[in-house]
Amino acid sequence: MATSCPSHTCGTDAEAAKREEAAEELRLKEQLRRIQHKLLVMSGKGGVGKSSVATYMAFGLSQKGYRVGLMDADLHGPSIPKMLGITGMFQVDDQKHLVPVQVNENLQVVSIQCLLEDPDSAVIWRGPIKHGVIRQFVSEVQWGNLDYLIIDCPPGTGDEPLSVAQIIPDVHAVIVTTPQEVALSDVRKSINFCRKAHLPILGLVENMSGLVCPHCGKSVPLFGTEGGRKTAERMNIPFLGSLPFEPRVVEAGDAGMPLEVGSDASGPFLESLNGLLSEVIDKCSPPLPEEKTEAMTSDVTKEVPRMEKDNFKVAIPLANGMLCNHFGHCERFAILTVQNGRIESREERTPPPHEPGVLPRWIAEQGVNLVIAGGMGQRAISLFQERGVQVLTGAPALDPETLVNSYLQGNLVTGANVCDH
Ligand SMILES: Nc1ncnc2c1ncn2[C@@H]1O[C@H](COP(=O)(O)OP(=O)(O)OP(=O)(O)O)[C@@H](O)[C@H]1O
Repeated sequence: MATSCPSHTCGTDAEAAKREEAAEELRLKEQLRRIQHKLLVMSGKGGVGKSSVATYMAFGLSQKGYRVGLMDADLHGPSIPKMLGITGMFQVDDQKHLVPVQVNENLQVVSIQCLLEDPDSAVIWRGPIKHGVIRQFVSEVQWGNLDYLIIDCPPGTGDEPLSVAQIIPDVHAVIVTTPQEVALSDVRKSINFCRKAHLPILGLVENMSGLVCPHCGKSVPLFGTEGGRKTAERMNIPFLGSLPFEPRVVEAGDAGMPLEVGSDASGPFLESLNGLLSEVIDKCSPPLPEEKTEAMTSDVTKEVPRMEKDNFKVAIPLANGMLCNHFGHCERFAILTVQNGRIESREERTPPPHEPGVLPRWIAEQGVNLVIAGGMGQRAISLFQERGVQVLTGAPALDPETLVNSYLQGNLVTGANVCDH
């Protein structure tokens, strides 16, 4: 058995680190595969009610029967635990995974606040640490299967929304604003941020759009009218709806007891919230608005076809012991023999020099039935198909055993074929 080098200078440790990184990548993809819709709630400006909107979206969807996770990614100013009346610390399970706080049967919450021994202590972290924490909030938390993961980010276009966009390739943004021009100018920045970060926008929510007078029922435009809707039209993004200012929302937030969203929901805020939730559910029903670029879609996971027999051979192109993304230019191939649904043996073979059409023929001659690859040109795929060899593209750059075992267990997650030929 290989032992770790105490000097940390030889390849053993580097390889172990690489394997750990690859396993972590696989864990992240597997977690994301189990979450259907991921929504990042953001705002250009502070205090517009972004955390309230995130909380009510999550709480409301959970009350409608959806399985919802709410992730508080506002690491410096987490307010979700307060709004939901969550106190105390998180539990950790035997596998050292964080167990989210269960708010009701369908709603689970994760916030940095629940990791702080002193609730008033300040978190002083720079970007890379925050990126790591957000990544762990996705991959190391026992979310289980979710219909929606709602992520609350701090205001502005800083590290946190960028990290979320990088870690969760199929996340969609919900942008919250109030109707006055000073908030709307920041919203335009948020929209442009999303476009630059290739983060598709589900739509815009206008919060505190007016105060409904409890005496005469007329709406008093606290911050002007219709600014959100007009901005959405001008910037060509969907408008999801507006939520009025209602003093009960402040009281409920301070008391940690959100207003109940149900079919008998009463009051201007809850009535508008119901409309907003319907719009969100509608927009999330497949397919989500396609604003994605090629680069984004390359990370979208897809169904993996299964082999019909228990005994077969798998070929994987290699570079430095891991799957090589460029099929035609790999150094070697790992060929693994599967018998009775288990890896029986593994060998490595050097292919003949690269020439068009040579590799598919050579691989088929090795008795291979399945190729697991990153990117591959369409011509090579066709040549394999002609020889009865199945091809699976878009697999992650992991070691062959991890890939084949994941394939056998039915949890290999693949993205798009990223070949640029
Ligand atoms: N529609 C509403 N009606 C009444 N009060 C509201 C409404 N939306 C938000 N609030 C209140 O406004 C205050 C600020 O809201 P919230 O904390 O959600 O804003 P935020 O944009 O997340 O702030 P931050 O910039 O600190 O992250 C809270 O007291 C909240 O209860």
